[in-house]
Order: sequence, then structure tokens, then C-alpha cells
Amino acid sequence: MFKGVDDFRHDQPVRTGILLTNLGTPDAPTPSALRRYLKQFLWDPRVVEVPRPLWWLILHGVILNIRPRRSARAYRTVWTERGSPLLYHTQDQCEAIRAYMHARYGEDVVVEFAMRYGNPSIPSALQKLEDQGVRQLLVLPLYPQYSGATTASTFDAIAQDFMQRRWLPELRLINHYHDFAPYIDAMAKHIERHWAEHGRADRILFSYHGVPKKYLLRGDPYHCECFKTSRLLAERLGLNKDEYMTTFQSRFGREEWLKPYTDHTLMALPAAGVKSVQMFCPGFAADCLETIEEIGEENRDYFMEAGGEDYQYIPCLNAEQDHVFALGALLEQHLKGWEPLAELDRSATRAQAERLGAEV
Ligand SMILES: C=CC1=C(C)c2cc3[nH]c(cc4nc(cc5[nH]c(cc1n2)c(C)c5CCC(=O)O)C(CCC(=O)O)=C4C)c(C)c3C=C
Ligand SMILES: [Fe+2]
Ligand SMILES: [Fe+2]
Repeated sequence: MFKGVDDFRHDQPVRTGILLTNLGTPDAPTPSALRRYLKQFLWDPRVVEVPRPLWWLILHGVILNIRPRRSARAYRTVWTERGSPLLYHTQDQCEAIRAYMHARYGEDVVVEFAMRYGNPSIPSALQKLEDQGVRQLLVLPLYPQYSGATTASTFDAIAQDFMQRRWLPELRLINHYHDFAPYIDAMAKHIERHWAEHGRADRILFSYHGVPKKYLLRGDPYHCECFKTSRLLAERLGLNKDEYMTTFQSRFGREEWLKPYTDHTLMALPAAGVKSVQMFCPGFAADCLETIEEIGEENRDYFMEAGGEDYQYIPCLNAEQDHVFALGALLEQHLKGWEPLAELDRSATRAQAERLGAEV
């Protein structure tokens, strides 16, 4: 009940909200759903840095007439009963992190997820959080390496939604976690488990989504952060320089992208005596079209046709427990400054977690 001018909304609990985001995926593996998705995605000036009148003509005149049908065919090969892999892995991650936070902070922290393009949209998730009384908002874009094309674009979408709102929450956006020790460790353990089961290969390739080379020349730190993740992961795994490589996948269009290219590298390796490879994608928090179909299938063919003998794809961390703990630790590090969570973190948390049965 409203009691006075200094007591506005006193009866609502003040909550901290966590918003997990990923890139997004079409609603269905059909040309019409792909057209809708690609139209929103490829019109984002953070993704395609081509001057607008010209890009509108290319997008509407060429790309949206060809690509939706081709991409729909690719999406059909990865689609499941639960829909797109990117969507259901993100759903699972959200549920696991919600359980993690609930065990520690009870009702004081709420967790939702959203997609930058497509559904569930960022505005719909922000509305859900506002409806739950969120006054402090921590956003974690599930991109370990920062890029303007991904992390900054997520910020744009939040800022655009905020333009329609009167009472903004406190906002913190996690920029990147490419060198966060628990994330490196979760990947290393995941790869070691694969080695324990399948043995090792001549070489392991760490393949990251590419961006046009001009983004690097214009100051985007993405390239550097990918190489740093690879180095830290290799150090943690005890790999020599000739036992691993960093490569870039998923080119789009004709211009030069970050090199070395994953596909060209795989075509050249057998002739250089590398007959077995293992592929891992440290930049993808969840398996999606670009990992399952492009790395798991398409690139396998390039390597085998060039004379390769053994090709293994190591899946992403998805909702694995070590990953959830790493992301949970990352979020908690960023929650620290926010009262009363700092208090809760020290004393009440343990008792609360016990009372709630510590689901995680
Ligand atoms: C056109 C330029 C593109 C840039 C730049 C780009 C950067 C970029 N993308 C990811 C992560 C993902 N991309 C995914 C799919 C995808 N990416 C592009 C284009 C660019 N990406 C397209 C056209 C598509 C759609 C699929 C297709 O038609 O080929 C996905 C998978 C989505 C899914 O539904 O499974 C992810 C994830 C990053 C991290 C990044 C820059 C660092
Ligand atoms: Fe992409
Ligand atoms: Fe692709």
C-alpha cells in the first residue's frame, strides 16, 4: 500500500536481476522464419559495418532472397524436438544458474535469459525482470571474448529498451570473461575428459567465430582476446606451441576476415603431416548451427577429403556443471558491490542455502 511521498512502492521487494543473453536463432528452420531472423540480425550496424543506403540495397536485393532458403536447409540438420540447439542450451544454462543463485540468495536474485535477435527478446525479458521488482540489473552476454558486433550490440538493445522506460534500474554489463580462471579451468577439464575417453590427436584447433579484419584495424579487441583465451587454455592443458592452433570460422561475404581461416587450415594440415585433429570452440558458450553443422560436419569433410584420418569435434560447455559454477562465480564477482547482497554473501547465505536445500 502507498503510504506517503517518501514511500513509493514500499511494499515491493527490491531485487537484483540477472539477464543472460546470447545471439539468437530463428523460430523455425523455415525460409520465412530465417528471413525474419536474418533481416533483424544483418541490419544491425554493429554486425555489418557497411554504409546504410548501400547495405539496404544489398540486403534486400540479394541476401534476403538467397540466404534464407540456404540457411533453413542447414538449420534443419541441427533442429531437435526441443527446437534450435542454441535456444535449448541457453534455457538449460538459465535454469541451472537460477538454481545456483536461488541456493545462495533466495528470493533476492532473479534470473532470466534473452536473445539479441529473435525470441525471447531482450524487451520481453527486461519486462519480466521489472515485473519481479528488479532495481539492480546485471547483464551477462554469453560471449567470453568482447566484440562490438556482439557485446556492444547487446548493450545497444538494452539501451534502446530503456528509452521507453521511466524508472531505470542500476545497470552493470559484463564486458567479457575471456581470461577468467574458472572459465579456462572448466574448458580444460572438459577437454581432459574428452582425452581420457578418446585419446589425443596430432593437433587441437581452437576455432572462434570470425569478424571482418577491418573491425580489428578499427580497434576491436576481439582478435586479441581470442588469442589470449587460447594461450591460457593451452598453458592450463600443458600444450606446446606446435600442439594447438587458433583459427577463425563462419566467414560471411567476400571481404577479408580474421585469419587463419578454420576451413583453409584444415584443408592444408594433412599435407603438413597432421593426420588427426580435435576441434574445440572456446568462443561459443553453447552449441549452435556454427559449431554442430559447420565444425562438426562441414569442416570434417574438408579435412578428410584433404587426406586427414581422424577428426573429432569436442562439444561446447553448454549447461555442464563446471560451466555453471564458472558463470556463477563470474556473476557473483560482479554482484559484490551491490547491497544488501554483499551482506548476504558473508553470513546469511550459508544458512539460507541450507534452508533452501542448496539445489546446486
Ligand atoms: C554478417 C556478419 C556476421 C558477423 C560479423 C558475425 C559475428 C559473430 N557471430 C557470432 C556468433 C554466432 N553467429 C551465428 C550465426 C550467424 N552469424 C552470421 C553472420 C555474422 N556473425 C550469420 C548470417 C549467422 C546465421 C546463420 C547463417 O545463416 O549462416 C550463431 C549461431 C546461431 C544459431 O542459431 O545457431 C552464433 C552463436 C559471434 C560470437 C560473432 C562475433 C564475434
Ligand atoms: Fe555470427
Ligand atoms: Fe556458418
